[in-house]
Amino acid sequence: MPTDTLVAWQPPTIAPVDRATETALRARIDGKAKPPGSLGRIEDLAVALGAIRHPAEPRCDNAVLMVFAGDHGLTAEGVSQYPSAVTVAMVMTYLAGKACANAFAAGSHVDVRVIDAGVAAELPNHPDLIDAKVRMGTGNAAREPAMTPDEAALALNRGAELAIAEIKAGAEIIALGEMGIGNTASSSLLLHRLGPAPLDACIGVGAGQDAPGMAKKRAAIEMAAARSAATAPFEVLCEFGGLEIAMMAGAILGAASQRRPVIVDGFIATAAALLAVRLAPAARGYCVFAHRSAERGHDLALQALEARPLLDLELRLGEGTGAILAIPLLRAAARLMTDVADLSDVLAGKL
Ligand SMILES: O=C(O)c1ccc[n+]([C@@H]2O[C@H](COP(=O)([O-])O)[C@@H](O)[C@H]2O)c1
Ligand SMILES: Cc1cc2nc[nH]c2cc1C
Repeated sequence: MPTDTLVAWQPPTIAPVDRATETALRARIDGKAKPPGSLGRIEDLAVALGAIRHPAEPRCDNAVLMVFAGDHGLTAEGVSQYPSAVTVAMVMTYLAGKACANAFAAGSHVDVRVIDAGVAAELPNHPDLIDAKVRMGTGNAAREPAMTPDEAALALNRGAELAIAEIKAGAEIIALGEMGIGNTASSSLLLHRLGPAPLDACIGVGAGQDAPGMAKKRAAIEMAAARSAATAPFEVLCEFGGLEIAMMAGAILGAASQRRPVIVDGFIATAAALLAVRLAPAARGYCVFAHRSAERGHDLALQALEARPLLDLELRLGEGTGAILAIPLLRAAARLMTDVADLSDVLAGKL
């Protein structure tokens, strides 16, 4: 890989979350009309959101789900139970408003954006589809790099630009989702190198691989790992992909640069968060982890990020479904800070 490109790509400037404000935020929450600590982890979430936005008040009413879609050359090795064609078919389903992500989003008043990061098909023009395609799917990482350094930089930058544009248009919180047949294999390789974590412990059934399929998936992932010894985060992305993962990592960096929280979904979104945090450690403070996925390896990814997820519902769908389910919790935490009276006023009969 040409080192000049490595030097050329830089993450956006991210201010570390101001931990010094946390004591004051905790005291403010302790003074609310409730016994101190009685809202448990919602109080921790309120402190985290308050610190992210300080001195502004935390607000999470305007939420946007960004679903990044991309294909993976690794599918040629049989890593997934499903063919790549399911990626484009699901993109069309999001655009028709008929996927699980749409249903959950509608229930929680969350806007959905669908982003073509690298689907291996020409997509029709559609008012709700953002064309950010870098290429028609990644290279087969078992045999060649998933993408060039220029493609990786483009995907990261486009993800950041898209998240920043959403924030400038009024989004107070960004939820991340993805769709990409084969992307759990790519995520396993990212986790293995960036966690780091033992390769076998990073591999799971994905969208539902059977036993013979798991043997193919393991062999392909081992082949990819043997092909490249990369451990530097940008190089690991180039070697193992994917485009939607790169764009999600970019979106995290972009939102963090605007001091806005990002809700991270399951295994693949967490691999993207790991990539973002290894590229720019200050991004970690802006990530809220929605749920513990049933996918093997997700716990290791969460541990690598010292993250405790909000929910544990045995989900393993992706497409941002877990992130959407966590949004009411973030909204409640933000409103605890902004809408709840002080106990001192209650006891003084001021209400
Ligand atoms: O979010 C998760 O934890 C998750 C776990 C397993 C599978 N998925 C979804 O399933 C697809 C990837 O599975 P696979 O087996 O094709 O690698 C991709 O579209 C993901 O959104 C998602
Ligand atoms: C049907 C289907 C829907 C999905 N949504 C996210 N990943 C998916 C994988 C499959 C296979």
